Order: sequence, then structure tokens, then C-alpha cells
Amino acid sequence: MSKVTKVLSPNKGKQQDLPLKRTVQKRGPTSDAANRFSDISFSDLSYSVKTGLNPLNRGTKQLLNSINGEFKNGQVTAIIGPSGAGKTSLLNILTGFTTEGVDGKVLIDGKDKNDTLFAKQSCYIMQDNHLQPLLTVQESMTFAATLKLGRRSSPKRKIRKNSIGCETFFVDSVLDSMNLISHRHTLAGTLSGGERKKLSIALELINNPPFMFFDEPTSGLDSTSAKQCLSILKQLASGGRTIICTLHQPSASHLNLIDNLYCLANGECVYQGSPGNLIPFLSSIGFECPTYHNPVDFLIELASGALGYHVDALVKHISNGKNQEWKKDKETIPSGSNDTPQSVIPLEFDNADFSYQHTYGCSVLTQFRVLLWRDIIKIYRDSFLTNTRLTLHFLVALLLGIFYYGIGQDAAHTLDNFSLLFFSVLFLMFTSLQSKLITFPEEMPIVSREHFNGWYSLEAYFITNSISDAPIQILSVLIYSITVFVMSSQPLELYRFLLFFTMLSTVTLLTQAVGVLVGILLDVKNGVIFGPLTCLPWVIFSGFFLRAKDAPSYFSWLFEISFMKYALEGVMSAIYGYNRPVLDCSEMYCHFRMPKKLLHDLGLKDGHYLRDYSFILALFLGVKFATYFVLRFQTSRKL
Ligand SMILES: Nc1ncnc2c1ncn2[C@@H]1O[C@H](COP(=O)(O)OP(=O)(O)OP(=O)(O)O)[C@@H](O)[C@H]1O
Repeated sequence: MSKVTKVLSPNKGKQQDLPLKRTVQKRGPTSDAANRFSDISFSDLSYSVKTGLNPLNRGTKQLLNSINGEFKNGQVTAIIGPSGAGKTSLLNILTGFTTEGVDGKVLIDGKDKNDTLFAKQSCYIMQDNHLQPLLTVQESMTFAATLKLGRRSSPKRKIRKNSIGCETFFVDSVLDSMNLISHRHTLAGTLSGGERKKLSIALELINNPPFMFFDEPTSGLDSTSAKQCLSILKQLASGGRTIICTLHQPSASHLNLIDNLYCLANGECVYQGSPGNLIPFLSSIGFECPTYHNPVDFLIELASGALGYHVDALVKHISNGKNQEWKKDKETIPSGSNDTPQSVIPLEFDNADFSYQHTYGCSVLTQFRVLLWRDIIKIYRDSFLTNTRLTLHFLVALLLGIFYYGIGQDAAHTLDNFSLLFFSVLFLMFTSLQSKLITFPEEMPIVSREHFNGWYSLEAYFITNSISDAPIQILSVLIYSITVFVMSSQPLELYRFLLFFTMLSTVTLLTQAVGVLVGILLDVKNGVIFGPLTCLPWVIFSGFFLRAKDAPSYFSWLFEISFMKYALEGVMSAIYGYNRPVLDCSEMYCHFRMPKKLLHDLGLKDGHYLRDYSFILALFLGVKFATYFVLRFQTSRKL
């Protein structure tokens, strides 16, 4: 006997009956299905961090102090407390995001937490809702579904595949559950705050993690949207999940949507129990909550010291979280309305199986394919940036072509031509560097979130990121090179052009890689200020401003490691090297009619193109290698 739920058809916009498994309807705090997933508890949990910038004299700060607690399956637990109490620290430890400096035990159903399994069973939804702004709701969901469910296909689920191979069944069901069906074609970047929050939840709901963690899910929302958001959390819990969130200060009308309050003060537990038991708990130690006062506000006032120092008394009374007695016999807080959600978002969509061996939902190849397709859509949607890049390269080349028109064959203008070639390297280098310094920092939080929530491996992301933008970059350089080469009358020989173009495009790929590296480490503001400093010093040692032979001997090694020197030498070799014949002269006397003499006098070597190119290529690979490790390090700590 199969039960049904109503789901809107994506194409026809009318309601359609879709069968859900029987377990769907059975899920709930007391059902068998709910018992399959477990409670999370912790005992004697402490967390300390090192403080101070002086590595020789660093202190330690205790952020959590031997706290205990148990968060039940099928319930919404809200971690509350004054600012700086340690809420986010606790959430980070429970999710597995923070591991260093942690002491004590985190248990799943009374057993030691298996980190690998728990990573698959849980998701962490951040406060800032880092979403892909250029993807629609439907696309975001489809990509997430393909990445998360790829390996767990069943014949039934293959019925309705979309263009990237992901079935739409689950996407529709989740969107319907979250009331996002009507926004399915809206770009994520244009959604309201509440809708963005819903989409963040929907994206993680796709693989039905039984443990869901939310950092400040109601922050930035008005009171109605905040209530709706908590109502969704309540529905998720009713569907058989363990929902844990941090909340700053839930209003009285929100308390009916919370099953369990866990209050921290100075890194210690000052209350654990139902909201309904809060007033009796406080009364039992002599704190009478004033009538019509939100008991949570009262608790936080006590915890923050606004009413005198009472933290020790509260901690003692709740045994720093060991005391479970205030969880029982929940009383209802009068809130003026019945907020208990009617519908239950099912945990079971046939995809809540976490026994699979792999760390990720699909193979690295599929991850690569999906991420590449996603990047192509983003590049296509961000046509302004793409068109601007292409147009800018053409316009600058055109301008230079007009200024330096026809000088390439004339020995009277060899030094002007040298300036043109140097400027070309400089211009292409900085535009490619800048494009990554501006765009990559915005991408970092999204990558951190998606990677932490097990969407894809860093390797798949890294490879995709390395190649997805390359065609646009190479096309930009091609447009620039053809325009400048032809208009300035460089020798029209194919091999010279190819050497010229290859060197320029590889230099831009190198500086793009540097841009990504800086973009991982710094935000846009600092990246734009400090990013150019990674390349600028090497310009001095390029051989344009100062010849290596004229520089003090103790500086000569800087020329040997300056990539700008190799880039300039490579470009000059392409144009003037390889037995280029004597140049025409339009004046009485031209000092540089012999290309060899020009190269010699400028301190550049002829016929060393391969060596120059190899240096640039090796540096490119080295920067890429470093970028991968920095990305790995940063994604393990930056959310
Ligand atoms: N790496 C760190 N070094 C030093 N102090 C830290 C570090 N991380 C957190 N803290 C401090 O630990 C305390 C707890 O931080 P946490 O972010 O967990 O608090 P919170 O309760 O979530 O605060 P809020 O509600 O304001 O976000 C704060 O006082 C914070 O400044």
C-alpha cells in the first residue's frame, strides 16, 4: 500500500501525485524510522584556543568548560546564550568542523562518533547563506542533487533525468516541501533573505541528512520570516531528524517551535531543558521570572550578568548540562497561536542511505562534469564580465595598434616596438591577475560550505576551476595578440605569431593562478591592494627598466628568478630572434637594424625561447601546486 503526497509538476505547473515510501509517513520522534537515526550527546566537552600573536608567549583561552548535553532525535534544540558565550564554538565542534583544542567526548546514540559516517549523515547550514547567485533555484537544486545522489541511483529514480543526468523527482519534492516551487526559475542572487535561507536548507535536504546544524538561522529575518524558518526546522525534526541550531534570543512566540533549550554562559551550561520548564527551573533556585517577561530573555539576562553574577548557581543547578530532569513534562508556553506545523517534511525519499563506502555522492569524474557544467552556466550568465574582458582586450589592442601602427618592420622604431611588447606583457599580466583577485574571494565561502557538506572533493573543484575560465582567458589574449601583431606590422610568419601568443597566454594563466592563490588568502579589498605586489617587483627585474648587466652584482640573481624577464625575453625572441633578417630603415641611420644586436644590447638571449617558456610553465605548475594546498588548508578552517 503506497501513500501519496502532492508535488507540483515542474513542466505543467499543476499538482501531481507522487508516491512516497511508507516509511515517509511513519517518520516521527517515536517511529521506528526515527529510531534508526540517533541522538547526539557530549560529556566533559572542553575547548580552548591559543591567544596572542607572539609565538613565543602565547596564552590559552578556555571557550567551553567541561559541558555536557544530549540533543534528541526528532527535536529542535536551540543553543542560546549571551554574545560570546560559546554557541558557535559548540556547534563547530558538534559538526566536526572544529577538532583542534577539543577535549571530551561526542557520542552518537551513546557510542563514539564515527567522523567519516557522521560527515555523510550531517550538514551545516551557515549564517550567511553562501549560494551561487547566478544559478536559479531549480539549477542549484539539480546540481546539488546530482553531486549528492549520483552514486545512489535506483532504476526507479532514473525515470526522469534532466540534461545533466539528475532526476527531477527529488528536487521537486524538496522544493515543494520548502514552498519554493514558485521560485524555481528565480536566480538565487535575487531571492529574499528568507527564501535564501529556505534554499540553503533545501540544498542540504536533498540527501536527507538525519543531523542538521544551523548557525543563527533566523538572523537577518523579520519576525514572521524567522517564525516560518523555525517552523521549517520543526517540520524537519518531526520528519525524524535531529535539528540543532544556535539562536541569539528567541522571542516568546518562537518557543513553541523549540523542543529543547541549551543555554551557555561563559562556556558553561546554565540550562538544558524544555522551554516550558524554564520558569519552574528558575523558580527552583529563587529566580522569579516577572509576569509577561519572555523567560528566555530573563535567563539570558541572568546568564550575561545583567542582573548580578548568577552563572555559578545556574551551572551548579543544571550540573553543567548533566542534569536532564528539566527536559521532561514539557509545558506549553502561551504564544497566542498554535504554531505546531501540520505537514511533515519526510526524511525518507529513498535516499537516506548512508552506508555507501565513498566519501562523496558521485565519482570524481561526475563531480568534475557537473562542476564544469555549472561553471559554464555561470560564465554564460555573467556575460557582462565575459564581454567586458573580451572587449577590453580588443579596445586596448586597437588603441596600441593605432599608436604603434606599422612600426614592427622599421629599424627606426625598434625601441618603440620593444616598449609595445613590454607593455603587452604588463597589460595582459595585470588584467588576468585582477580578474581573479576580484572574483575568487566571493567564491571561497561557497566552496568551503559545499566541500564541508560533502558535495565534492577539492580535487574535482580545483581541476574544474583551473580549466573552466581558461578558454575565455586564452580567447582574450588571442584577440589582443592578433590585433596588435597585425596593426603594428610584426613579421607575418605563423611560427613567430604562435610563439608570441603562446608565451603571452601562458603568462596570463600564470598570473591568474597567482590571483586565485591571493584570492584564497585575502578578501577582495586586501587582494586588490596587496595582490599586484606579488607581481610588481618582478617587473623591475624584467630587463626593461634596468639591464641585468647594469645592475649591482648582488642583485643579478633577481633577474634569474624574475618571470617577467623570461616572459619578455620569450616575446622578444619570438619577434626578433631565430635569424630574423636585417630590418628596413626609414631614416638616415638606424642603430638597431640587426635584430641580433638589439637582443644583445638589451641583455636578452636569442634562441632561448624554450628555456624561457619552460621557466614560465614550471612556475605556473608550482603556483598551482601551492594553490591546491592553500585551498585545502583554508577550506578546513574558513566558513
Ligand atoms: N580563535 C579564537 N581566539 C580567541 N578567542 C576566540 C577564538 N574563537 C572564539 N573566541 C572567543 O570565544 C568566545 C566564544 O565565541 P563564539 O563565537 O563561540 O561565541 P558565540 O556565543 O557564538 O557568540 P555570538 O553570539 O556573538 O556569535 C568569544 O568571546 C570569542 O571572542
